[in-house]
Amino acid sequence: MTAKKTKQTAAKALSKTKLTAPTVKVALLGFGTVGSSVAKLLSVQKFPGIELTHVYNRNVARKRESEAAKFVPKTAVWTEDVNVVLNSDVDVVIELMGGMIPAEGWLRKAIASGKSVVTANKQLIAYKGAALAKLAAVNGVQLVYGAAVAGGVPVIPGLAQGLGGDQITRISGIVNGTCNYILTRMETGADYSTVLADAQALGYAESDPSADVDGYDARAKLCILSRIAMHAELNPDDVTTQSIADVDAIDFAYAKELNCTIRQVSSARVAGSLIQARVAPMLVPLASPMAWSHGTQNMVVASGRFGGDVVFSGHGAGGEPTAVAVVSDLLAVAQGSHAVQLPVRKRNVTGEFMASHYVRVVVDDKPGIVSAISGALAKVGANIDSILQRPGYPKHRLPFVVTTEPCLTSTIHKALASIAKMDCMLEPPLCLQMVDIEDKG
Ligand SMILES: NC(=O)C1=CN([C@@H]2O[C@H](COP(=O)(O)OP(=O)(O)OC[C@H]3O[C@@H](n4cnc5c(N)ncnc54)[C@H](OP(=O)(O)O)[C@@H]3O)[C@@H](O)[C@H]2O)C=CC1
Ligand SMILES: N[C@@H](CC=O)C(=O)O
Repeated sequence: MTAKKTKQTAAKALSKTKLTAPTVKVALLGFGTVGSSVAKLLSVQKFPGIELTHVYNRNVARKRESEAAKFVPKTAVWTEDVNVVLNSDVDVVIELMGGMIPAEGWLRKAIASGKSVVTANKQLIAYKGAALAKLAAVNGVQLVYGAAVAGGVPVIPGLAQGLGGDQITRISGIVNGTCNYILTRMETGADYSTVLADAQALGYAESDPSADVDGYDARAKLCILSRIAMHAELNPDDVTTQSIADVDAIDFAYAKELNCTIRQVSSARVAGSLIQARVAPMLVPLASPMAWSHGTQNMVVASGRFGGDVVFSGHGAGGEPTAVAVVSDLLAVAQGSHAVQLPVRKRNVTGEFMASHYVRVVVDDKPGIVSAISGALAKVGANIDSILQRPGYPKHRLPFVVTTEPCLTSTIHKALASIAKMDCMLEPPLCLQMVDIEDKG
């Protein structure tokens, strides 16, 4: 499309919003944790010129009878036929169902029929955001997704509008509220499965919580942030992830001895023509702001070449915090404001980091184990920094820890492969990257 045509299309979209649609009609696709909270915020705050006209959900009768239904205007249409929404005169479709299918197809139809889209769907935006944004531009409508990263923390508009003038070289931090909730409760002795169940009941977790604990949710968010902040389009499947499910209570005890705690850290940084990116539970120093993020709090540090570090922090999950981001996007669309867009290019990803590592093994104790482990590390050129062994564990199931001086991820993995094969090992060794306080991951 020519620049002139783009300008005309944008002007048309703006005039449509401002002149021919004094009331912006809004449809919700999905009336779950976030969808019902959006209805609540719209009902409680009564923003002028915004009208919720449609609510779509499968088996909609259940939703209509729910407590949250009282926030939906009496005049609104409840439907379980999405075409009622897609063929209606709504101006903005808010998608809060999640998942790739059928969301992608329905949003394409909505955009093609001239409706702007607000979504919190990180998987969809991580994988298809660039294509959907192109489609929205061609159709002269908007696609906004401020709630897709860090829930109620305005990191997406902050990076796009607030830091668009800098050259961001690194993004790192905590972007999954469920994992942070689980890890910070484990820190004070709670059990993994109990806290995961609590996170689900409180509406923080994804419908399949393995998306949270195995790192796929954070990976999608990291890719979205990389696109906006570093103008780097990454394939989410290329970003390595490590589950938090293997972190045990004993790891918090050992981490504490090292003046650290454990957080799921997401990190992406420019490394020449590549982007170094990874999502994993890591040891973070107690003095790091990441260690101070508790519960569903998220924290993102953007490091700029000209402006230095900027920190975004707040609640990254939960119905109401997320609904704040959705409603803020809706208001921006309704008022015709446009996000800063800069050219993006595809970048390859590497999972190689130079870092110290924490390796926890559980062994059936016998003489020579420490020497065998140090031998495996020495063979790949990894230097031991410390060995920790807490008293009081049975010798037939003894957990102990070795930490290394900085080495490459691939180097430590080579050593782990041979350590895992030792016949004294009762379970696969757990290896966690250690965040340097100076380095922020
Ligand atoms: N919860 C949170 O803290 C945050 C969530 N998000 C994102 O917001 C979106 C919504 O999340 P959340 O509200 O928590 O999820 P919920 O599961 O609570 O709500 C999703 C709603 O959409 C409905 N739905 C899902 N798929 C379909 C479908 N194919 N057809 C019809 N209805 C469907 C569900 O119906 P049913 O009840 O039958 O399952 C449910 O009512 C997701 O993309 C999520 O990743 C983003 C930031 C934070
Ligand atoms: N499941 C997600 C919800 C918000 O994106 C999380 O826990 O962060």
